[in-house]
Amino acid sequence: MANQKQSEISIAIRKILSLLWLDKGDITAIYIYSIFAGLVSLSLPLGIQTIIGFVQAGSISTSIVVLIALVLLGTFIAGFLQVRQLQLIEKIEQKLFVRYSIEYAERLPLLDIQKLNKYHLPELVNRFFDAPGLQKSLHKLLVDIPSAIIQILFGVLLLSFYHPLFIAFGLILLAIIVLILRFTSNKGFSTSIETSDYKFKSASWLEEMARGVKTFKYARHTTLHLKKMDGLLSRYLNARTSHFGVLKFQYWSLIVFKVIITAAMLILGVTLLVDQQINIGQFIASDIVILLILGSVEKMIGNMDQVYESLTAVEKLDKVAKAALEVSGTFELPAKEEGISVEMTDVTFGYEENETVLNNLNLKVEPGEWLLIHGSSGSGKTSVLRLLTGSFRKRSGQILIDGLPIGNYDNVSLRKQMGILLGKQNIFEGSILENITLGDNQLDLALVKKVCGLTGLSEFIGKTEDGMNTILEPFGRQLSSKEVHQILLSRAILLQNRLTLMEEPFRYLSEEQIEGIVNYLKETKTTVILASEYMANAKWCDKVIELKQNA
Ligand SMILES: Nc1ncnc2c1ncn2[C@@H]1O[C@H](COP(=O)(O)OP(=O)(O)OP(=O)(O)O)[C@@H](O)[C@H]1O
Repeated sequence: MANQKQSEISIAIRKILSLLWLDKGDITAIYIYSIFAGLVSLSLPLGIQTIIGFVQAGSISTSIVVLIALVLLGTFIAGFLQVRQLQLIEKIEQKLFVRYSIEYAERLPLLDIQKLNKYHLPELVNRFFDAPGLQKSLHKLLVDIPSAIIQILFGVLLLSFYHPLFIAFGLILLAIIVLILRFTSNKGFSTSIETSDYKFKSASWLEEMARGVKTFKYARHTTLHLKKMDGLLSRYLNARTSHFGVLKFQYWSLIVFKVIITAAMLILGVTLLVDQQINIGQFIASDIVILLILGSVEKMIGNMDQVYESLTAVEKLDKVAKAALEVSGTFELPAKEEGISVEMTDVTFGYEENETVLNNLNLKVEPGEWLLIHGSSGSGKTSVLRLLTGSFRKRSGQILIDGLPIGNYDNVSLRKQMGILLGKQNIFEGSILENITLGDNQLDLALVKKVCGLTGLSEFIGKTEDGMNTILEPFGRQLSSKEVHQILLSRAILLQNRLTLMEEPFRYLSEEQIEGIVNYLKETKTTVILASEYMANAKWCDKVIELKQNA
């Protein structure tokens, strides 16, 4: 278990390092600035030591003025270097946000939905909100902690010049820091992950409530929403308290450590001073350096929560950024003005390991033919259509498209030749035109209008003020079910497709409208696979297959 936790944290560290590696140029510059800032900040104790030396020797002269000016210049340069660091960090933060945004946008449509079937994608995407958190802790991660480490190293190095005994101080200091981190980091990381898990679960429940707000509004006397929230909150608070326990232990170790080191240094410094092994100037300077070192150690330990947060954030962001993409073949399905043939042989498929939705299914459709898949709700009609989109690959049996296994085709080229209308597709926030054409500006507007006429959507468009440019709300909230269906149907039949997969396409339409659409599709010569509960649709089709529930 300890080893497993160890590997989890080392994997997370590797992930964050490879993320930072992308900005190695900027990060190197930050560290060069850190080294210079660390060196320059030492000008303060060294300058003071020399000034005291001058004062003690009674030689107040212009050289003191020069020295003071040098100390001030050192302080200014250290500040200047810090501003440069800030600029670079800002640049990296911006790039980080852009990188995750693009990665999420690019990957979402390519995700393997069969592997992610158990997840609710909109909820999974909440992990994106860890990107701003990661941005915020970048400063600590890239500047505060490394400069603290550099200051500790330089400080110990400088002290060793005063007396070799200070070298022992340096080594003890490093050993204690390493021990504190070694004994606490695994627990710190696992409790941080657990806290974050419950954070997302709580957010997810709130979203679920918001989605179904009417259910909770109309259900009188229910306290289920609060009970669920309460359960999640108590688990969140337990995880968070246990995480804080780790941080508290680190802070306590720091306090004890500070007391011991301060005592040891004062005793050592005073003894060396009394034995005249160091002078008063060196004594004061060494104390300033020790204070600087202690300050840096404090900064380092105090920022550990940010380290855990960043490691956790990268881990969570990767739930989408590194989620499995669907596998694709390489063969391009050629674009032709004719339908494609589809053949399924002994196809057995289920969403879960031990579940069978389709059992030894066989079907064959020739180019341009129309097939009706008829069956009651739950018999697996949608599942057949889903398999033909190439999205669900884990199944047994063979699916041939134009004589070649479906897995051999490049997914994009395959879907380019398909018109797809599945029941669970949605309207997205955007104009009616965007929802139909999916942003394809090359499309002939006259064709879009013709298709809207066929599906009956033009009637609705005619009533709107902005016509095709009317902005639709998420899920098409302001639309009736019929209007949503008409938009999705227009989207599915708009282009010249070689295969058209449609689930209950003629719902809400008049006989005349159905006839118009059937004739339009027949002209395009597309092969059509139509899934429906209604046998009446058989009259448009050449073949019918019957699906039985759990056949
Ligand atoms: N994403 C999924 N994950 C797990 N099980 C699923 C999923 N989608 C469908 N199922 C299950 O597969 C079976 C077949 O569902 P499918 O949607 O293919 O049937 P259908 O005939 O199209 O039903 P309907 O006409 O109501 O849409 C059902 O028992 C359903 O519970």
